[in-house]
Amino acid sequence: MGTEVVAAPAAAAEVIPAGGTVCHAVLFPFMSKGHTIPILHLARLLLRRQITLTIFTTPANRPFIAASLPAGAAASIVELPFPQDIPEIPAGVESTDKLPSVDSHFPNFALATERIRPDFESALENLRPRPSFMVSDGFLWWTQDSAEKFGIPRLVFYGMSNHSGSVSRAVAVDRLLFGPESADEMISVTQFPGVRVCKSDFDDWARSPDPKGPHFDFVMKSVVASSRSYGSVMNSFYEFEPVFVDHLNGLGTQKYYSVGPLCLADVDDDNCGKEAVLAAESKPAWIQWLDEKLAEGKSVLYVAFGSQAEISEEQLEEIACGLEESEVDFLWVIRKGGGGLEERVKGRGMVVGEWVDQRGILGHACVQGFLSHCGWNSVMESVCAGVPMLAWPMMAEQPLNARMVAEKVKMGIRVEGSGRTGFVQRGALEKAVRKLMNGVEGMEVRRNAKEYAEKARKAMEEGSGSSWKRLNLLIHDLCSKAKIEY
Ligand SMILES: O=c1ccn([C@@H]2O[C@H](COP(=O)(O)OP(=O)(O)O[C@H]3O[C@H](CO)[C@@H](O)[C@H](O)[C@H]3O)[C@@H](O)[C@H]2O)c(=O)[nH]1
Repeated sequence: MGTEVVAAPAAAAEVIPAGGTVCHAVLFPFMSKGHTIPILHLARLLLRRQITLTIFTTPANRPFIAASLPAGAAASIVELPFPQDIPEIPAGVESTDKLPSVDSHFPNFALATERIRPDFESALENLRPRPSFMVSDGFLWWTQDSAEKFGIPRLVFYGMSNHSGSVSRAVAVDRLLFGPESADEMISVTQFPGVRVCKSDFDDWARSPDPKGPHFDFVMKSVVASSRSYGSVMNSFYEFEPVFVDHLNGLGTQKYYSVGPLCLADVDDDNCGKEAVLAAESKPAWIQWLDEKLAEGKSVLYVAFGSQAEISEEQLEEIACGLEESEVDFLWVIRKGGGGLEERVKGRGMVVGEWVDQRGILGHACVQGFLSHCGWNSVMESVCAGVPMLAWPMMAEQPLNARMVAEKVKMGIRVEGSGRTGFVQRGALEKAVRKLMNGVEGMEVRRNAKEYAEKARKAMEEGSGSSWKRLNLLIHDLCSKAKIEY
């Protein structure tokens, strides 16, 4: 276990609550990029409010976290050893994007994190000033036991929407998934008039009347621990999903704080989310390529499926053909596979196999569409950039996010045939791309995306924004609590 002090906490003008102690928050992100990135954005917001932070992580994840914090931040990073000898997980893998297969290995990986608990608790015990509250990922369910042991209020962070949380809960409580025979039959969600889902929107364990297995065990541990927590932090904003924000708060069980879009936390510090003003020679090749497209007066479709999607070689080939046949210029970020595609699509498209600054790309003036798996961060980042989406969900809660994007807020178009188990034909992709980039429907969803971008900006506005006020409330609620009884 090691502590790296990024900057002495005392360097900040500290928040001194009524009780006279410094407001000190503990953050513990899950070891997955899609979960860590938004918590680091939350860290920026808390630092700006003069909250002292201690961020827990594991050795291989520390560099990413350290690099994401603003220079001179009043934050300490504490490294805890990652468990060794996890069945089927290669040594040295400490992040889900490095797993050979997220589908097969996720439960073992996630369940093993409980072995971090003893080290976490020794560190918590010695932490000074005493933490006022903890924000830990919902997937680190065992941190609830640690929080209870030390009387620290815990806020859960899943990084998902109020919509997916509300709808998943409603279909489970009302047992809506056990009626239909077919996976694609539409089901009305009785608690939310107008909302319809189908069985294939949900994971296998949720569709079984008698679920079992490691994935289900893991989900149950997370859900039960979350139900005992003080509340939840949501990466969303009221104006985007008011019905669902009100629903969760109306349950009266916990407090839900929608304090996002968290990606906007970067804007003031380092110009992220806007087109970066960089000298040409320091720009990555793909930004230079976008600049060229802009100069030629072209619009570009950005294609990316998050940090962990698994796509078969056959499907990658079909995507390449669909994109080529659409005759639209595209920038495609691929995580795994796709050998030889760079050469194939040269001219019209660019394929990148590296980690990119996604928010920078979405903020580039020539990017006019985003073909996405609808991970919630990608949805929020697209909203903030005012870029409409082509929704192609693949796993987890992404099918629900795709419904939100295409059916509820209407800032995107669903790719026909896409889904948890679907295979998208090149013709369906070509049609969807043309619709978004050149069609009337595309104009409509583009207009909606731009309206939501403005609402998102307003939600985060200092003093008046709904998310700004909600974060104030969170700090007010938790920085004045000396200790809570669980
Ligand atoms: O080269 C890259 C690739 C990704 N990203 C960023 O990585 C994050 C990816 O997050 P997301 O779009 O949510 O995708 P996943 O990584 O797939 O997210 C997981 O976590 C999300 C939040 O819980 C869930 O909504 C998803 O279903 C789940 O797959 C985003 O901030 C991207 O901007 C980059 O900056 N550069």
